[in-house]
Amino acid sequence: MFEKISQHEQVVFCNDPSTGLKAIIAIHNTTLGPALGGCRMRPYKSVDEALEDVLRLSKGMTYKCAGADVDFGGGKSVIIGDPSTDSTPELFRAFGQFVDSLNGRFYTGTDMGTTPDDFVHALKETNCIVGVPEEYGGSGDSSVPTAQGVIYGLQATIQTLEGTDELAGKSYSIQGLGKVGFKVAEQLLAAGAQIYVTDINEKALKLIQERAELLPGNVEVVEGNDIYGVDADVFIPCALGGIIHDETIEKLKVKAIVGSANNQLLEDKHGLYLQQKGILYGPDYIVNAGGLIQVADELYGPNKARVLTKTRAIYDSLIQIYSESTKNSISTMEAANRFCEEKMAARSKRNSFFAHNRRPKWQVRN
Ligand SMILES: NC(=O)C1=CN([C@@H]2O[C@H](COP(=O)(O)OP(=O)(O)OC[C@H]3O[C@@H](n4cnc5c(N)ncnc54)[C@H](O)[C@@H]3O)[C@@H](O)[C@H]2O)C=CC1
Ligand SMILES: O=C(O)CCC(=O)C(=O)O
Repeated sequence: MFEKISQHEQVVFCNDPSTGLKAIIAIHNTTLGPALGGCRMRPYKSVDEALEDVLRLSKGMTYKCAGADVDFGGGKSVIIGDPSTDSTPELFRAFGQFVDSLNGRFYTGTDMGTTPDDFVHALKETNCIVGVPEEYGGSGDSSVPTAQGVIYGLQATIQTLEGTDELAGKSYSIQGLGKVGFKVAEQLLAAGAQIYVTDINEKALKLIQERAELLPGNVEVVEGNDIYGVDADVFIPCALGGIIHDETIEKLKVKAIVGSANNQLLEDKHGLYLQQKGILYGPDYIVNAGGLIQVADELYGPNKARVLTKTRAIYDSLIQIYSESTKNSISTMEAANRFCEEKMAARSKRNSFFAHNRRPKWQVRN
């Protein structure tokens, strides 16, 4: 076990038989501040699968926080369960108690399979919750800035490829029409783009077709894994991670990949394979930082305009990372890792006195 978690500071297994809660909280690195990261709920097939997911996701958060210039470290949590049948107020209150037991070392909110309302229940047990609805003092749904960040990422990518920020007149294949993917799809349709979409949720597919009837763009539904072979300009993964691997790279016909899904590359080497195939990859933890930027910004009280301005930095970061990748002949993922590690090294000097026992000065709740 210690070998598995060797890169992490702390991993907490949470068990509450009366509510059925089985959760894992992973704190990767708190050099820049207390750990921050959402909570994913999935019917994981095994505890090992859940552990592997939370370890990868929390490490990604350390890089995401450094890249987005927020004063938090990397953490994440997973709940083993089916969101459609196992999400109960009691389960989220029990989860909140475990979060509180970490005494400010870990802040959490929504991710795949959980909603802001779930965390209203957790909030009864701990102040270490972010992204609750505005009527509860939070900044609301973090998928709004995440989707906006994906749009900025698409513009930076098209700028790098073609010297224009124009999203119209291009085609996009989107995997996953959930909280983030649906909003990205709507914006692309509003820009008049051609989109190809897939989701395991029939309702989401029907809904986007209805939206397309009212917007200038066009939508075509694609079956499951056929999304990888679509002849579009950009592939936008907005569902699960680990989907870029030998087999899918073989099928891809796109010029670029830019999406919100965390940990899109199955292994680091796949970033290199994409580069060798001439596909420009927008590193996920740079592209999808909008939600993190919003929840971290709750420190100053909710303010949507400020969050959108900060989210715009994703555009500039990506342009810089693409340029460093070309200059140094390294993959964009390697360039993004260096970009974040340099920021972390510089800021860790400033934060070296951080005592880990003081909570940030949240103005939302105290
Ligand atoms: N919500 C946020 O603000 C952020 C989300 N992300 C990441 O973005 C991704 C999407 O997040 P959300 O939209 O919040 O999640 P969500 O749970 O609202 O949506 C995910 C969608 O993907 C679909 N899906 C699941 N498996 C699929 C498959 N095999 N093929 C096609 N569709 C499939 C689901 O039916 C659902 O519609 C996740 O990887 C998440 O970790 C990253 C940063 C922030
Ligand atoms: O949206 C959140 O609550 C925190 C950010 C996060 O977990 C993520 O960016 O994956």
